[in-house]
Amino acid sequence: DTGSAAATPIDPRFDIAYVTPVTIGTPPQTLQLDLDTGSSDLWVFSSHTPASQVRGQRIYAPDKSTTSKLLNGHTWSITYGDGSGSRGNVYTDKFTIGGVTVKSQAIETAQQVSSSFTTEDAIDGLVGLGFSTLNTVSPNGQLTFFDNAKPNLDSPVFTADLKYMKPGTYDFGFIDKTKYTGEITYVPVETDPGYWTFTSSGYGVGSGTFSSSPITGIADTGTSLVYLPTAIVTAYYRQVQGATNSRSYGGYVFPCNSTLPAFVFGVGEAKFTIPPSYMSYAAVTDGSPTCFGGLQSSSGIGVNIWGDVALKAAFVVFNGEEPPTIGWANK
Ligand SMILES: CC(C)C[C@H](NC(=O)C[C@H](O)[C@H](CC1CCCCC1)NC(=O)CC[C@H](O)[C@H](Cc1ccccc1)NC(=O)OC(C)(C)C)C(=O)O
Repeated sequence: DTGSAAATPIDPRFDIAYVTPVTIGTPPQTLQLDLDTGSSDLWVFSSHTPASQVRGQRIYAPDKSTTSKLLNGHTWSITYGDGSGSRGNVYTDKFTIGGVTVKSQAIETAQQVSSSFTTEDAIDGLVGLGFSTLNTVSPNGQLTFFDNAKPNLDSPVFTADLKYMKPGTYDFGFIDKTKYTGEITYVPVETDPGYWTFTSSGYGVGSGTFSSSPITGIADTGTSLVYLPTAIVTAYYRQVQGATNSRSYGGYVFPCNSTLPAFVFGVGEAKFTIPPSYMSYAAVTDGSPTCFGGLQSSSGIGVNIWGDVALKAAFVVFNGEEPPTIGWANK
C-alpha cells in the first residue's frame, strides 16, 4: 500500500495546527483529524460526545457503521501538554487515510472533551503517530494507525511535508523524491518513552556562527512552535530589536515590524533554515503591533520540541523500520 493526504492549516492567519481528511466505518464517515507524532491515541468526536461539548465538529457515529465493534470494557483518558484533554470508550472499525486502509483500527470515541477542543471547531479529533507505547487505552493498549498499516505499506515509513500557511501532505508507505532536494539525512530515534526523539547537531542565529552542540528533542507535528533550551532562545532574541520575554503573553514577543534573523538547526552534517517569516509566528491578538515568536523556551516543559515551525522548513521521514530513524531533507 501507499497513500497521500493533505495537511491543511486550520487557520488562515497562522499555522496553529493542520488537519487531514480521514474516513471511518461503512459507509465511510469523513472527519478532519490532526495527525500528531507527539501522541499515540486515535480519538474522535462522536455520537457519545455530549451535545453541549460539540460545536460544529463532525462526529463518528459507530451505530451508523456496519463494521464497528465495541471494544468491551476498554476506556481511554488523555491530557496534552497544553492542558487540553478528552476521554471515552473504544470501538474498532475500518479506517482510511489517503487510500491506506486498516480494516480494524481502534477508534477512541470521546465521551468528554475539554473546553479548548469544544471551541476548536476545525479539529474533529487526533490521529496519534507516536509509538504505540504512549497509547492510553486501558486495560489493553492499542496500536496506532501507522503500526497497524505498516506491514501492508510498500515501505514502513510516513513522511511529513508541512507548509507555511498553505496545505502540505502526509505520505504513507513511500518517499516522494519530488518533495525534497539534495539528500535525506537520517539520525537515530530514541523510542523511550514513545516520542520520535532525536538529537540535532546544533544551531545558528541568522548569519552568525553555527554552534555545534547536541540538542535532543521530539519531532512533533501536533505542536505549533519550536521549544528549545533558554540559552539558545535568549541568543536568538538578543538579535531582535525590542524583544522581551512577556509574562502576560507567556513567551518572547517583539514589535511586528522588527527585523528577525533566520534560525538554523543541524541534523548530522545537514543544515536547515527556518526563515524569519516563520519565526514571527503571529500577532498576539488580531491587529496588534506586538508579535509572538515561533521559537520559545522549553524550560517549563521538560523536553525540547521541534514543532510545526521547524517541520515546515523541511521534508521529514518518519522511518518505522527496526530500529526506527528520522530523516530530514531540505525542500
Ligand atoms: C498524553 C501523552 C501520551 C502525549 C502528550 N503529547 C502532547 O501533549 C504533545 C502533542 O503533540 C499535543 C497535541 C495537540 C493537543 C491539543 C490539540 C492539538 C494537538 N501538543 C500539545 O499539547 C502542544 C499544544 C500545541 O502547541 C497547541 C495546539 C493547538 C491547536 C489548535 C488550537 C489551539 C492549540 N498550539 C499552541 O498552543 O499554539 C500557540 C502557543 C501558538 C497558542 C504528552 O506528551 O503529554
